[in-house]
Formats: sequence, structure tokens, C-alpha cells
Amino acid sequence: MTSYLHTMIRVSDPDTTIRFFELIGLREVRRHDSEAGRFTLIFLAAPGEEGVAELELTYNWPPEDGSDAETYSGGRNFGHLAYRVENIYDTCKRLQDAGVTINRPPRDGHMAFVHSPDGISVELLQEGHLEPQEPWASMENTGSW
Ligand SMILES: C[C@@H](O)C(=O)SC[C@H](NC(=O)CC[C@H](N)C(=O)O)C(=O)NCC(=O)O
Ligand code: NI
Repeated sequence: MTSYLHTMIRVSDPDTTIRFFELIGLREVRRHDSEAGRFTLIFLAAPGEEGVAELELTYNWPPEDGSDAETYSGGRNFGHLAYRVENIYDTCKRLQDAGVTINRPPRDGHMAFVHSPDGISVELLQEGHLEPQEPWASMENTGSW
């Protein structure tokens, strides 16, 4: 039977990216270093979703010859990663306190968008219903998401 496994994103700074997704509630499950391929794979998941709904971070090590590392620009065909959170206000406050821009604030108590350190769009959706509350209810969007 076909089942969902993971989504892979390439990252330029694995530690910063792991910390970003830890703020959303994910935790590192495992990692694999490839000396031959010069890359590291890091698998993250929400507690209880290990092995069934993971995020795979691919970190390509800097070239041995000292040339510039590959940079990534998101294709318009990629939309976003989405996570359901227990309290969208608490999650957005945690992200904001860590210096993350809340591109689409949770004005309605339901949905917010942020960007990962490499600019991957991440949608946060409230589990259940929360009433609009300040300061989020009157916050403007920051750019696009
Ligand atoms: C472990 C399994 O989930 C994988 O996705 S391994 C896939 C493999 N990844 C790599 O070789 C990582 C380094 C590579 N330079 C890269 O940036 O992808 C692979 O085949 N990757 C190609 C791809 O398009 O995903
Ligand atoms: Ni993969």
C-alpha cells in the first residue's frame, strides 16, 4: 500500500534549520553522513510521526576545492510545508522571539506562514479553533510567503 514518507529540502545551514523546525515542534530522528557523496541527511519529525511523516534535510558539504557552496533558490512550483500546531499564538511567539519573521500573522487564530532560513515557506495551522487576539489580530503581512 502506498503511504507518505517524507519531504526533502536542501539546506545551507543544517544547525540553524534544525533549530527553526524545533521551534515549530519537530525533533531530529536520525542523520546519515556520506563521506563519499559529501553530504548529510537529517530526518526530523513531530513526536509520534517518526518514520511516517518526516522532513529530510539534505546538506551538501562545501566543495573540497574551496569553491563556493551551491546556493538554492525555490522553484515557484514548490509551495510550502504545512504543520498543525497545538497553539498557533504560542508557536508564532516562540518563532518571533527567536528572530523569525511572521510573514502571514495568525490574525484569524487559524493560519500563519513563516520562512525557513533558506526561504522555504512553512504554513502553520491551528488545531481546533482559537478566537482572534492581539497583537496578532491587527498585524500586517510581511512581504509574500
Ligand atoms: C535517504 C533517501 O530519503 C534519499 O532521499 S537519498 C536521495 C539522494 N540524496 C543525495 O544524494 C543527497 C545529496 C545530493 N547531492 C542532493 O543534493 O540531492 C538523491 O538521489 N538525491 C537526488 C535528488 O534529487 O533528491
Ligand atoms: Ni528522500
